[in-house]
Amino acid sequence: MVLKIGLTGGIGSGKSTVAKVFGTLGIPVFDADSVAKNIMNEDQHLQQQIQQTFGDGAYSDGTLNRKYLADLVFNDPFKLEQLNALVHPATIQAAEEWMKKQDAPYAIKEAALLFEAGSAGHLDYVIGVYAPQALRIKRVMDREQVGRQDVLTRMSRQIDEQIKMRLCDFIIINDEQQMVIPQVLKLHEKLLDIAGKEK
Ligand SMILES: CC(C)(COP(=O)(O)OP(=O)(O)OC[C@H]1O[C@@H](n2cnc3c(N)ncnc32)[C@H](O)[C@@H]1O)[C@@H](O)C(=O)NCCC(=O)NCCS
Ligand SMILES: Nc1ncnc2c1ncn2[C@@H]1O[C@H](COP(=O)(O)OP(=O)(O)OP(=O)(O)O)[C@@H](O)[C@H]1O
Repeated sequence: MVLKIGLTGGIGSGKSTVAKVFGTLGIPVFDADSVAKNIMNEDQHLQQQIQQTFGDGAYSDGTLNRKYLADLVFNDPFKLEQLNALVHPATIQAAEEWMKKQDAPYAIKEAALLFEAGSAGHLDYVIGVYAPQALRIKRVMDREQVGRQDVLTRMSRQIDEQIKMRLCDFIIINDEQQMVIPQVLKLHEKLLDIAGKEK
């Protein structure tokens, strides 16, 4: 069976950027944020549940209204829990099924909320991507044209970054001081080695 690796980090840490580097090395990557959105757009039953819980405005013309939903859930912890309870089980199951189909020494599940959603237990090792908070805020503000307060609110719904990193087996520092590609290459060699020994 494929060695299952998690890749996590708080908002703006650079998970997707790091995941792309692993992708260029031929490692399959499951992008949980995107899959969660696909499921929310395509699963009719889930769509109904989301509309019943958050109102018809959650979808426009059958497509998830991300801004509407983000404004609701990130400003109300109870609503966020309701959304997580609807979306996370299906996303975790999709990742499990995807992992079973992978034919590579190891495969990566990239997800912001591995620990928060309780899915880290399904994985063999977890890589954390670390960047200082000020840089993470700046990156997200530049990428999405959102305000600082919106980023801080979203951050406050995730576990503290220092604690998250302590829960990880490996850390990649993405602080724009240390080079990322050599760190990924080194870890790639290590994971190939572990995968070889576990066969
Ligand atoms: C509310 C939604 C529609 C907003 O969409 P939007 O395009 O603005 O954000 P996107 O999904 O790309 O997430 C960007 C970042 O926000 C943070 N974030 C997203 N969902 C959550 C959450 N449930 N709790 C805490 N932080 C979150 C993560 O750092 C994530 O990487 C969307 O985030 C969502 O459906 N979230 C619930 C499902 C979920 O938990 N997805 C993420 C991992 S499976
Ligand atoms: N080392 C880097 N140098 C310059 N820009 C970077 C670096 N790493 C990430 N970025 C930029 O910062 C932004 C956030 O990175 P990325 O989307 O990879 O983070 P993420 O952790 O996946 O974020 P989110 O949790 O919000 O989805 C992107 O615009 C990306 O291009």
